[in-house]
Amino acid sequence: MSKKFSVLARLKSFKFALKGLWHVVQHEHNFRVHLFATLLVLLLGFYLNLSVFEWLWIVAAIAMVLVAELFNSSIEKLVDLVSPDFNPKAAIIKDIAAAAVLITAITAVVIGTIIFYPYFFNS
Ligand SMILES: Nc1ncnc2c1ncn2[C@@H]1O[C@H](COP(=O)(O)OP(=O)(O)OP(=O)(O)O)[C@@H](O)[C@H]1O
Repeated sequence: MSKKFSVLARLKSFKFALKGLWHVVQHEHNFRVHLFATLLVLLLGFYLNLSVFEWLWIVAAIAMVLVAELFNSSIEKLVDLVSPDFNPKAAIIKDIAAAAVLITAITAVVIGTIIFYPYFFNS
């Protein structure tokens, strides 16, 4: 039987999610780099007064990279738990997760270039 809905339990889930986020902020250097890049992009966006449409793309790109980084960190932790010793399968699992982050980061750079380029190089 399914459990009864509880607002308190939902709030607890939210607290756990924030705890996970804070852990990654504290311990994952790559995540901090992405957060710093996010801050710069947001500041530039406000400075250039982007349109709503442009903001939608920027926000989606930022979320895509941060979410990929969170999944990557989570997969790394899981691999370290189940395979603390060297294992070629562990290596490829981590490499694939890292590749996912790379793809999202490249896509975000492309989106950012398409949006910001005209503000700097079109007359
Ligand atoms: N248990 C393991 N067995 C085999 N290879 C591993 C293992 N753990 C990590 N590696 C290899 O080392 C790479 C980096 O692993 P690590 O867990 O340090 O990732 P990382 O956290 O991305 O590094 P960073 O600390 O810079 O974020 C992996 O992509 C993988 O190729």
